[in-house]
Amino acid sequence: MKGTVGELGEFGLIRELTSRITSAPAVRLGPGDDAAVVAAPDRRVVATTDVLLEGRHFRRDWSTAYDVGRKAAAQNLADIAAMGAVPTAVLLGLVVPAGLAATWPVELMDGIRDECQVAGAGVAGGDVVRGDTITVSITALGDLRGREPVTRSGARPGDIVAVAGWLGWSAAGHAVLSRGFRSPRAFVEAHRRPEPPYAAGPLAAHLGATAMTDVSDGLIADLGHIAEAGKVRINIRSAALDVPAQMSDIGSAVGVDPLHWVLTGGEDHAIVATFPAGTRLPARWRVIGEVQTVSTLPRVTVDDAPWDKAPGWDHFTAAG
Ligand SMILES: Nc1ncnc2c1ncn2[C@@H]1O[C@H](COP(=O)(O)OP(=O)(O)O)[C@@H](O)[C@H]1O
Ligand SMILES: Cc1ncc(C[n+]2csc(CCOP(=O)(O)OP(=O)(O)O)c2C)c(N)n1
Ligand SMILES: [Mg+2]
Ligand SMILES: [Mg+2]
Ligand SMILES: [Mg+2]
Repeated sequence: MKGTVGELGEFGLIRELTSRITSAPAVRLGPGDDAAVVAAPDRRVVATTDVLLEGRHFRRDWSTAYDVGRKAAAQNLADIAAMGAVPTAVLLGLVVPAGLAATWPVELMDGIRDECQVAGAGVAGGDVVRGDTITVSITALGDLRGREPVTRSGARPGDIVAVAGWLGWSAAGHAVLSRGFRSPRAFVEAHRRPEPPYAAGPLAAHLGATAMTDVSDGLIADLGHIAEAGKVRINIRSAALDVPAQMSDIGSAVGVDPLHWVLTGGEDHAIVATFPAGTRLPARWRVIGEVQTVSTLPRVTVDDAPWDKAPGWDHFTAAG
């Protein structure tokens, strides 16, 4: 496809975007009308939204438009899974400059469509607006299939803490890219295209998870929300965390303790949950700690000691 977004015009762009999407079971009426119609068999709708901004969430010299689409969808779909729900549909709000090559939003849409397909959802609609900074705003919907949502607030002292998915990979990839490198590829790819374990969310709900969240900001930060909401304390056992040898190699090369990436790196969208002690968990879940009663210690400890560095990403602090 030749030309810019400006040359296509608003409705030309919408036509190009919507021609790329494929059908999905829950999307009964998709793009083309004033609103979409999405099936909600449970009669309750799970809804979430996350905004991604060029320069803050992605860089065009680090990630292709397709990668950004996969990541923007994944970030939202993971939030649906982290409630114990099954993703059904997403809506895309897109801000782009007129001079942007038209291939960029079109490839972004291909990425969103493909990530949605992985999670079983479809694109139901969206909006396009001209603006100076590329902004990708996604709203995702999901269905609880008759189960209660797993909130952040149900953790009880004695529960175990377990994680499914990757931790620290995206942060290690980000460290590599920030220093101008493009390899090791596995970590750079993990940063460009996270792979949330979507099915682990509803499965955890089925297995009786007491609290759950996805790790978007960092394990310590996100477990902090669970500890706060449940009025409990959480201890992470660092020996239980997986620090791959190649991650250690990157750490040595750039002078960072790789455990730091595993404990505080976000954007892998692993799913972390608490379960009653004795719950039998499938192999993809790794037990990494336990829930305790509040004491004078901080909400989240690592090996029973306070963590005095930043717990993860915060958009309004120096780390962010
Ligand atoms: N601008 C906002 N208006 C209303 N609710 C918000 C806003 N920003 C964040 N929230 C809510 O605060 C909670 C925490 O947000 P956030 O940290 O972004 O969650 P997540 O990491 O799962 O995306 C969510 O329930 C979210 O809906
Ligand atoms: C160019 C660039 N700089 C820094 C980062 C790192 N980063 C950006 S946002 C973020 C945390 C997750 O994003 P947020 O908007 O907080 O999503 P949410 O927690 O709401 O899901 C991280 C680790 C990045 N991905 N790209
Ligand atoms: Mg958010
Ligand atoms: Mg979340
Ligand atoms: Mg965040």
